[in-house]
Amino acid sequence: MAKFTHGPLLSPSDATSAYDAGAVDSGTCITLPSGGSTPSPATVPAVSCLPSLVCVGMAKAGTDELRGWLSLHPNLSSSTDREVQYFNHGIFRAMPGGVVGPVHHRSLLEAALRTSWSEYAARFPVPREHIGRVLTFEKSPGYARPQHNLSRVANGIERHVPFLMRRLMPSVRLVLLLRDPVALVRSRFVHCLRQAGRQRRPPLPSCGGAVERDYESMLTAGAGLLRLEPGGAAGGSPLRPVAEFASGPSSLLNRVLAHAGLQRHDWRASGYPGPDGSLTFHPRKSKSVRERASRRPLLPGFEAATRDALTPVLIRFRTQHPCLRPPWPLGSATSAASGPTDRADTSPLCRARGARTHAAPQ
Ligand SMILES: Nc1ncnc2c1ncn2[C@@H]1O[C@H](COP(=O)(O)OS(=O)(=O)O)[C@@H](OP(=O)(O)O)[C@H]1O
Repeated sequence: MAKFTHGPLLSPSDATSAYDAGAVDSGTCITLPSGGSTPSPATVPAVSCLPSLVCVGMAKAGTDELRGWLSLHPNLSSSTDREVQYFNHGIFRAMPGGVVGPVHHRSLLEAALRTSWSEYAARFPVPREHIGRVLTFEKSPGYARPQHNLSRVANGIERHVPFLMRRLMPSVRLVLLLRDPVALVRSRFVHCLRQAGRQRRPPLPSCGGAVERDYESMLTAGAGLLRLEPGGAAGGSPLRPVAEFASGPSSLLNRVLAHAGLQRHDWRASGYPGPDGSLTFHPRKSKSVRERASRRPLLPGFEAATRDALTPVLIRFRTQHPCLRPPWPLGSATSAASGPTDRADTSPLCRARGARTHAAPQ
């Protein structure tokens, strides 16, 4: 069932008591003063509603593309920011005096959540007449990424993201996009180099370091987050949806919709046809057409070496999630020996889960 935005509308003074009463969840709406912090009788309060769908990563797996596409859907309303980053950054700013160093006490974070959740909700404005007809969403790949920059962010805050999300929005539906690790590693490497060029930080050599650990930690954190979905802990929720944009946006997007409880959508009618007949959500912004056509292929030597380095990670992934169709090839040194891990598990349990995951929306 889709968790649409809904009333009754809370007023800002009700925010904390509603939180204490367990009356806050995905779709909960709150009125907030529009146009500044000093409400006047003439100010019509804007309504903001907590998200029902959150894409938690992986970074560089096409999360922006997903956001662009979903924004075209008539029943979906995106956050105002490209990435909200509340559970791993914003909430930290709400902590009294700030915290530097490891966050040992979850209670501090929960206290900040209790008093600042309406600031998070404020990132999802919804016109009053759309309440009940739309659900809000955001994407923040940082939710599934361990923080490396420890200077301004509470060290270890990412460990608490699943608890905080579940506490605020028990019904939230999560999406973890995955991408072939080799392509993803290159994308992150290029991104890191660009940042290094701009900020002289992180130091250039660190861009190439710890790629396997980096990839695996995003995977593990992402899988950990998905377990907090309703039924996730008991049912051992599989990762979903698992697909790459490169395989065509329509089926991926419809799986995301099904997961959010929405009906299948005719994306062709919403998107723009690209020059080669493929679809894009925006002729200039979408990467479905523009960048894919211009992206240079990976150098074979780089691809082989990176895939070999990441193969142990992939094997662990397949062992931990046997119901998933293994999406990527293993390194040449190990693929022959990998045997059954190369095939998706077709046991009744996995088939049942697959049916639930890929069921056509009503
Ligand atoms: N449709 C489609 N097909 C294939 N690849 C695609 C698609 N859309 C986005 N991308 C690629 O995804 C990379 C950007 O991912 P993100 O938007 O998640 O990046 S970010 O984490 O928000 O910075 C970035 O990868 P690189 O170009 O390799 O850097 C995009 O090109």
